[in-house]
Amino acid sequence: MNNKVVLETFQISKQYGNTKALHDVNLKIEEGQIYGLIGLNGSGKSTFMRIVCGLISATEGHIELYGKSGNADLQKQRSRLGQTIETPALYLEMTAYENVMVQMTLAGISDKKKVKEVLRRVGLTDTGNKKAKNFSLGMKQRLALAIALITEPKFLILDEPTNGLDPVGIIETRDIIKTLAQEYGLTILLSSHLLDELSQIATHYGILHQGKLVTQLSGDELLKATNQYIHIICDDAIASAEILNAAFSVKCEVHSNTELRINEKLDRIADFNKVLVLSGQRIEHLSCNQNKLEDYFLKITQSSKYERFTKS
Ligand SMILES: Nc1ncnc2c1ncn2[C@@H]1O[C@H](COP(=O)(O)OP(=O)(O)OP(=O)(O)O)[C@@H](O)[C@H]1O
Repeated sequence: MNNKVVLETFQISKQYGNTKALHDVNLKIEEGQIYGLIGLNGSGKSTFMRIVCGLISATEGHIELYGKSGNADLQKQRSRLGQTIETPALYLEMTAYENVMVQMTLAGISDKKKVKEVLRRVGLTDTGNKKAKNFSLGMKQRLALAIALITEPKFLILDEPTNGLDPVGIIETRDIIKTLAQEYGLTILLSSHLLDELSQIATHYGILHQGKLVTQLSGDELLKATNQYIHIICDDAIASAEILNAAFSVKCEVHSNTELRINEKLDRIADFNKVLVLSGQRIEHLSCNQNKLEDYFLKITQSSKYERFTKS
């Protein structure tokens, strides 16, 4: 299936004085993807996102948004884009509702229903009279996201959306991002310096290292490259494989009478467990071998041969 290309960049480079922040970045994002841009601090993630949003310009190269390039067309396409890189400052003495209302009025939109709708999408419906100054960091970030959703963007750009959040905030933010992609059909580009963190939400990945896009890969390719799998030991591996295949359409590798592995849908591990138990299987062991992500990231970024992945 050929999905629509939302963003494609061609040999994007950015020079800040003596610092070359980006080198010839060729990156492609298709409709419906949650594209995780991963890189260490200073690898160029924010610079790349700012160029896409039109907040700064590239020194060399060009970008296409929804197949359009050239300044005038790009600016038009950017109306489909929402971002939390440069959001308006929150009014700390106001509630979530009032903050969204003010920004909506400034954007020339008058629709009370929509205020409630964007707050619902980011899980801020129940904050009542609480002022923004009393919000947690996660709530403030979600409020900024609600404001970004006012114009009903089709493509969202989020710079390190889970950075600095506590574990509950991280899970809430992840769920909101997944829902925006899955239920509302948004394409999302987000960044992180932790591959493990990104792997909880992203469907596709781009690894940026010292301003170069070292590699791009899909979630399945990442699973293969890092040899991640769910490991199950149970009474009857063949019966369990059949149960899981029927319930989730997953392919299981049966390794012995009692042992099987699953190389896909790792985020469904709890559901696999539930269905097997409800089907009468006795599970002796169930684990997810997921600890190789950061090793993979280090291997890729530290390899002196990483240039082979880039187009010169
Ligand atoms: N306005 C600027 N002027 C000069 N150098 C800059 C500017 N913005 C970024 N840089 C430099 O460009 C490089 C890439 O920075 P960038 O902020 O894009 O990386 P990043 O991956 O987003 O890092 P972080 O996660 O720390 O934000 C760094 O060396 C940074 O110091």
